[in-house]
Amino acid sequence: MSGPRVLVTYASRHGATRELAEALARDLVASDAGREVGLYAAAVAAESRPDPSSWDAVVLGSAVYAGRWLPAARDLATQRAGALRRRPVWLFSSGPIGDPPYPTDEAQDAPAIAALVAPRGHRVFPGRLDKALLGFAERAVVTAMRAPLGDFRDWDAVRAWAGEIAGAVAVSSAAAAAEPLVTPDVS
Ligand SMILES: Cc1cc2nc3c(=O)[nH]c(=O)nc-3n(C[C@H](O)[C@H](O)[C@H](O)COP(=O)(O)O)c2cc1C
Repeated sequence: MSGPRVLVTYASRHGATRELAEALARDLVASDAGREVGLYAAAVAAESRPDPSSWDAVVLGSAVYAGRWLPAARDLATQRAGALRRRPVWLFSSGPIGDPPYPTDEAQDAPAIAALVAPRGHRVFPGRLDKALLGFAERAVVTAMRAPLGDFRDWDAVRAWAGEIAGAVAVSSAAAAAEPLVTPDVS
């Protein structure tokens, strides 16, 4: 029998969040719980509008710009809220930069997205700010704000979180032997 399937879907402007999502997918599969249950995971851009209904669990994340999630991740949460609510969902934001990470506020739209999809958790991961990747306007903002440049992503924290999620998905999938993991879609 095949193991649970976990979709890691993300919105990224300059690649840092895409790489976090790819690491999450790899770490979910490689985790102890993931290997035990034969978990399958894939990182898919939210822009390509993946269908959450084809997956047992979903991790949805976005880079944060000017205090908000990117439209592709917001739209996926809004348009597929019903399907997301019926399966285990986790959210992550990739934003704060510097050491200690700044800003400390979570994305303005995170509470509304959480209210829509009822996630089991929301993690904020430090991101990356590489001036060479930014457009002209972004570079001006970053310079004006004297934002710290660099790659602040914490791969150990990503791996640890993937292990937690894989453990929870494994528990849900064991329970699904008696009861479906996903609440049936109603037409
Ligand atoms: C113009 C600009 C505005 C930003 N605004 C925020 C913000 O409001 N809050 C935040 O946490 N991070 C902010 N960031 C940091 C990015 O979210 C961070 O660098 C992220 O890792 C980028 O992800 P991406 O490469 O996937 O687009 C901003 C970055 C830029 C360049």
